[in-house]
Amino acid sequence: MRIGTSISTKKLDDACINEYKIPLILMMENAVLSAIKHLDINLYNNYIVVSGVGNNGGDGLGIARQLKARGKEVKVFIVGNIEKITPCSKTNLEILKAMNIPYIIIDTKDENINLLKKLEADIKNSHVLVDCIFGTGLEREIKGIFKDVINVINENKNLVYSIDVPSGINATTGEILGSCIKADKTISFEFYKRGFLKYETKKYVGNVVVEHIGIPEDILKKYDDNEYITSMNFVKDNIKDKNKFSFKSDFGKITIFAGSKGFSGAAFIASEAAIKSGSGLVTLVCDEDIQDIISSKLSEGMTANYKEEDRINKLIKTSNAIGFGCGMGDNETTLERLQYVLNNSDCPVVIDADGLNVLKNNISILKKYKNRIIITPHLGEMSRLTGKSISYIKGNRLDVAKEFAKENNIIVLLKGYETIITDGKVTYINPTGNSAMANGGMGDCLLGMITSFVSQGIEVFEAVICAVYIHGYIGDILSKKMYTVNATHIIEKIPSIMKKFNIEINL
Ligand SMILES: NC(=O)C1=CN([C@@H]2O[C@H](COP(=O)(O)OP(=O)(O)OC[C@H]3O[C@@H](n4cnc5c(N)ncnc54)[C@H](OP(=O)(O)O)[C@@H]3O)[C@@H](O)[C@H]2O)[C@H](O)CC1
Ligand SMILES: [K+]
Repeated sequence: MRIGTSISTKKLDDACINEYKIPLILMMENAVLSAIKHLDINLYNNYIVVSGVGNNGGDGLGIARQLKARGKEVKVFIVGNIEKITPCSKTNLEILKAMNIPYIIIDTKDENINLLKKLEADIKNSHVLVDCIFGTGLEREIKGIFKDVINVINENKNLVYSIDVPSGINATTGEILGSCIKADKTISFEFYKRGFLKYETKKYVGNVVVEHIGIPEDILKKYDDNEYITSMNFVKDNIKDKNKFSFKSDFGKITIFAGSKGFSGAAFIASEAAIKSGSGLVTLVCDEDIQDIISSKLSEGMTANYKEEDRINKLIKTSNAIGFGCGMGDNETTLERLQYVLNNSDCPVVIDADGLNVLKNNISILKKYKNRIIITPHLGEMSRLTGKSISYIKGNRLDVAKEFAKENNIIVLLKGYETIITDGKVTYINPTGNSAMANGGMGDCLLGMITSFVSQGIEVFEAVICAVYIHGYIGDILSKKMYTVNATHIIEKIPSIMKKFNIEINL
């Protein structure tokens, strides 16, 4: 699923009109019919549509007509300076008039207390309010009557469905412009809006559905921002096809550097996750004093300790992928080990936890190994790496991750609600995963899965995207029946869920 901004929406509109001669009113009607599908007309009878005077408002007027045509009770409020109504909205308004659908104009010029009271009363007697005040055209602070209307809706709401965006959000940045509708559902057109990715907008957008409105695919491709939400089909396609042509001898040999005294669990989890994800040969390199404990648990994996220099050297040189960092300690030795691994290997290296901590004052290391490094920071680690505050990163996750990836020629996986995976040019947002998974060991499990997927002959970027998706997908399934989902629960399920994804692992 594509992610887009107000700018992309405008570009698409212009291209449809100018290059394909598709009139805007036609796209508006497509938008209207797409929205109708999600208004739960089988469940409810009384609707209120609150429109602005832009094209988002025009969508609303069309929706009111289509609801009426389906036998629903509909009341329409139009808020704004009616003299400024856009041509397509005007066309829809003329049809409403002809169909005798009641509408009330809450004009910016008038004294509107009574009309606000009327709106409040009508909301109380309705089932669903359809919010079409502002869409992608909103970029400045909301004041006056618009703010009053939004407050009346939020204070008296039963069910609110927002069209394209909840009125009050800047679709591009996610900024709340003074006041904003709190939607139960947002029916968005063509793109998942970039602004919805901001944490602060979650309480306004409700459930988001994205609907196509008939924009030709080549126009979509031409103005693509290269930002997507990962879909299940993406995962199925990428994993299945690549593995058909892989050979047992070629793929799946990995080395994981993890663990230290008191942190043997991290090493075990990362290695076990890699084994269960299908790597043919997994060797864990760890401190000697925890090697025996882990060996006894890791029945399908091998272990080595740092004294076995020749063996480690050989492992690094012959691995298809290396995972590095979980539970190793934030110290000089870890930094030296990371540099040794990077200097002596030529495969992808996935770096997490202490591997990232030791990089914070040594960022220049990343640039030396073009297109070979994948980092998997959470917000705190990203803050230490970039020197930017957590709150800044939270508000600008996509841009921070993209810039850092581009600058250092690496893949960045920024963890969190809707994890971001980017190589700086193309970006995927992961839709799976949930708060039941927020506990120790989950990151180690993800490192093991990513390292394993990367080792199996899938393109590196795609492998990371698929691993993150499946990791969260398993968590989503388990969380339906479990209050807390731990890494060991995820690991147990990896083989059966991968089977479900039709993955052919020829190892
Ligand atoms: N390709 C598509 O996806 C299509 C989407 N459609 C729908 O169209 C809207 C975008 O419509 P647009 O007319 O560009 O913009 P809006 O309707 O969102 O808003 C413009 C009106 O709002 C006024 N405005 C803006 N900011 C404020 C504010 N802070 N306070 C008060 N009024 C404001 C603006 O007034 P101006 O004074 O700035 O002119 C306009 O009156 C998109 O979201 C979809 O819903 C089409 O249906 C089809 C194609
Ligand atoms: K809206």
